[in-house]
Parts: sequence; C-alpha cells; structure tokens
Amino acid sequence: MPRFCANLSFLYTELPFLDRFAAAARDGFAGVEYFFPYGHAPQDIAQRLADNGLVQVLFNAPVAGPDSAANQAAWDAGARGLACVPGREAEFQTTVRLALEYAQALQCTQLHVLAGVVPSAHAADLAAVHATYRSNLRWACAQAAAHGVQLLIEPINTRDMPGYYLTRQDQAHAILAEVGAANLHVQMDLYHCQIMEGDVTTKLRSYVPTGRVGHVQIASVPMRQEPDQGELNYPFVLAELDRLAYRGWVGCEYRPRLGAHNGATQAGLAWMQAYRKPASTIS
Ligand SMILES: O=C(O)C(=O)[C@H](O)CO
Ligand SMILES: [Mg+2]
Repeated sequence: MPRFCANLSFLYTELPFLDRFAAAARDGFAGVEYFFPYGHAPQDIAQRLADNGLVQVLFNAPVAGPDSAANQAAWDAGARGLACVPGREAEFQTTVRLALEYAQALQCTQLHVLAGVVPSAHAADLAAVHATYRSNLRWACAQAAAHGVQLLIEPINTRDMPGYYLTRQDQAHAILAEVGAANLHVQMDLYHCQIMEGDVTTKLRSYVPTGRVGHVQIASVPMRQEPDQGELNYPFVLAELDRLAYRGWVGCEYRPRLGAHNGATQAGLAWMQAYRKPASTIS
C-alpha cells in the first residue's frame, strides 16, 4: 500500500502556506513535503506538524544563500541549485547548513539537494561541473550524516528545467556510487523519469531493489496533474512499487487540474481511494 505525502508547493496553494498542513491532514495525508520552509520560523512549522499529526517527509535545501527572500527571488529567476556549480562552494555550504538546522527542528530525515543548471561558462567543461557536484555532495553527506539526515538527488526533465545537470536515473545512481556515502539516495520522480527516459517499470525494477531509491514522486504525464490520466498507468506502477516492497513515501507533486481555488485539491483526490485497495486487486 503506497504511503502518500502531500507536496504543499503544488497542493492546497489557494491557502497560506501554514494553513496547508491542516488541509492535507484533513484529506488523509500522513506526511508532507514542499520546496522551501525558509520563509517561516522552524518552530511555527513544527507546531503545524504536531497540531496535525504529520510527518515532515522532505524539503529542498535553498538554491541560493541563507536569506529566504533572496532564495525565493533566485528560484523565481530560474536558479535551480548550486551543487554542481564551480566557484560557489562556500555558498552551497551555507545553504546546506541552514537546511540541516530546519531538518533538525522539523524532525525531518530527508533533504533534497538540487544539482543546479550547468553555468554557460562551464558548458564546455563538464568534467569540472561533475567534479564539483561530487565533492559538494561528499561534503554535504558528511554534514547530513552527523544530523541523521539522508540526502536526496533527483533527476529532473530538461523541458521544465532547461540545462539542469542531473537528468537520468542511471546518472544519479552512478553519482551515488562515486560519492560513496551511505546516506545519499535518489528521489525518483516518475513524471520526470517518463519524460526523459520512459520504461518506468523497468527502471523501478532495476533501482528499487538496490535500496537506493529514497523517495518517489508522482504526477500525470504530460500535464503534471492528478495521477489518474495521461500516458502513465499509475494503478499498475503503484502496484509494482508494492510488489518491489518499496517502503518509502510517494510524494503527490502535481497541480490539481481544477486549479488553485478553494476545494480544488480535495475535489481532485478521488484517485487516491483506488490505491487504498489491496495491490492484488489492481491490474
Ligand atoms: O521539481 C521537482 O520535481 C522537485 O521535486 C523538486 O523539489 C524541484 O525543486
Ligand atoms: Mg519532483
């Protein structure tokens, strides 16, 4: 039976951020994830988690510096992380330190570290980009291990994030092997995987049994809406995750097709009932 968590950067966006926790709990989610908590004091978020009996499943390290407004402005301007960017290692380290402080306060054991877009100055020198990514991840994994946190890296499709460095599952698992840290795992977003590679079931069969898929996310393809339409057959895919004994969370990272008005997320959640049936009844 999949354990679904609500991505609060995509769901319930008609509500102020701190009110999305209660909405997710009301609709039956046991956990939440989102992009960035940094606009709020960690204790305010911890309170919402506690009030609603929710697990903080994961969030992202900032994509720029330690300042929340600057981070949001950088994200809005297209910044997608620093881990692979040569010359910005010190800034990368400040983002990881801040994220780990939040992880501790939120009792969150997983942190997604975005790879970043390959800077145009380094487009012809991917070896330097790769070496920076590897050494930044090694450093970050050591810091995270001291906090009992698992780091995640996520292959992302280049239609949504042009120039993003990490785009394929095999690339991500090769990085894991190179970095050699036990607390580095892959965030396998099936929406991105289908767009970049397809053959999703075979990829699940290859990688879930390795124990290195730390988190899965879902959305329909190509619309990135509820997982009950589009080219991926989620009843089959989610039953396959059960067959493979995947024990992590499944993040619902989609935009409700009814938009962002009051009730749109809840109205779109009928799909979740189907997955509460025993896997053997889904074909
Ligand atoms: O965009 C995605 O798919 C994600 O999961 C990330 O958190 C991007 O920030
Ligand atoms: Mg994702």
